[in-house]
Amino acid sequence: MRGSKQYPTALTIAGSDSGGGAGMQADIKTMQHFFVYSTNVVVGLTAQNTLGVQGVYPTDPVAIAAQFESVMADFRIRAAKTGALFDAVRVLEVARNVERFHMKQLVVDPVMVAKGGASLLDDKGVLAMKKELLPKALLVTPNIPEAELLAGFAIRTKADMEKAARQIQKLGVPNVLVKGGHLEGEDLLNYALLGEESFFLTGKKVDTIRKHGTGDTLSSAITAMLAQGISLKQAIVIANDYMNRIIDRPLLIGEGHGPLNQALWPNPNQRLKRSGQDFSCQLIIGLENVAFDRAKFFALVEKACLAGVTVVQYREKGVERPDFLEQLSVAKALKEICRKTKTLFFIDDNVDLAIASGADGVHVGQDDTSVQSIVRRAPELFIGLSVSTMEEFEASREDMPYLAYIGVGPVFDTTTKKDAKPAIGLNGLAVLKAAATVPVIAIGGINEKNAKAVYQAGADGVAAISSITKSKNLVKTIQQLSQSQEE
Ligand SMILES: Cc1ncc(COP(=O)(O)OP(=O)(O)O)c(N)n1
Ligand SMILES: Cc1ncsc1CCOP(=O)(O)O
Ligand SMILES: [Mg+2]
Repeated sequence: MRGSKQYPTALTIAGSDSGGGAGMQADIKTMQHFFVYSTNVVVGLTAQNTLGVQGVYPTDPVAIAAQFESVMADFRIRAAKTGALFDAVRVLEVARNVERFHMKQLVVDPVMVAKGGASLLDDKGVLAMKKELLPKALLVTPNIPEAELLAGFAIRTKADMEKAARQIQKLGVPNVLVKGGHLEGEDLLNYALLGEESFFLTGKKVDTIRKHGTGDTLSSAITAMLAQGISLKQAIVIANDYMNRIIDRPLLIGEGHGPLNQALWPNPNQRLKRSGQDFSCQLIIGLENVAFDRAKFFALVEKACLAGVTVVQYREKGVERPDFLEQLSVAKALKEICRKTKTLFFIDDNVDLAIASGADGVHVGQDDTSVQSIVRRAPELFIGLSVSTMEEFEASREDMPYLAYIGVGPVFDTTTKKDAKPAIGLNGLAVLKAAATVPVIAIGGINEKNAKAVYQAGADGVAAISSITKSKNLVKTIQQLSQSQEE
């Protein structure tokens, strides 16, 4: 019982696809993939395969209500989503239960037509959805034909998508994600209208019919992340990125509209790449460290990579730090530089950003996201953990097998980190090195002059902000910070 209350749990209210590619089956696979437990209210059965829908069998409303009752009596549902609801009777029954159980985080995927053309919501069902269900939802995720029906006009352009989203918002749903996959053109654009804020997201257009269950997968990924406590905006950005990664690598199953492979990313096998990685010379940097001068920022990072830093860690602190989307675009650009120069790329603190940007790893402090929850959510990420004292080391002992390294410090006084703990000195570093079973990366006030002593105290590597960002001779500084200089 306790476990069910703690593990993030969501509910999918949808139709079953006997072919396993779309509907509730896609929802369950996606949620599982995002480490969210999925409960289910089956609103109807479809006899279906990749070639089409051979039969539709809506569930008795009494059975729908009974399933809600059972689920809500036992589980703490943090977010829910709807899929195929078939007709007005089922839409109204679902809306009644959503109201009854005060479901606030509801994502409505207004499924109307299956990939092969079969109707999954009749006309009265559309009306009932507009009137009774959408006003109770947090987000609705129509594709173009669905958005046209909800908004009441044809959509041909980006401007039409924006207009349609605003029109749909007037139905009482505060957030709208219009999926642009059905529009003509080389690029696929999705449009998010979140309250007053809006933005386009780029999708990947693929020329294949093997993408059955795309809408279910996207809306389930968003729902799963809401259940994890992630904000709606971040959930949408990450889910969009997830779709772009899996959309062109479907499972080769069936003769027709084949299914996606929801389990494709993240790929746990990447963990195997861990052995032999070099975490030893780390540049930690954010825009604030270069007075928000972007040109300088990217030039410095590239030069540092070419000069021999082995890890770049993107770290934004302070009140002026950019919002998530801007950090994401900076992170993606940094990742490109790192790929080009064969440098590892880490993100400080923000696991969502690390996942969305495709970083190699994330560095967390003692009070940040726990190591275990990162392992559950993003098993492909390398993890670095800050350790300042033996007490912190003892408290983190069980996490050690999951870590790429520990960041130990501050070794010396530093003014760069406002909330830094007291300096532990070279002795403190040596004590922690003696206990450590993973590489020790020293941090805090490390520069060209003291690096040698830091290595002599046992450090396997160093991480630095100011001595690199303020260096007058970057190549020389990095040479002096690198252990190879000692050998
Ligand atoms: C390599 C490395 N070591 C330590 C830190 C500090 O991380 P944290 O304790 O989470 O403090 P903030 O960086 O969030 O201020 C680090 N980032 N990298
Ligand atoms: C992020 C961090 N964590 C411990 S000390 C520190 C700041 C390191 O900056 P600098 O290298 O300029 O002392
Ligand atoms: Mg931190």
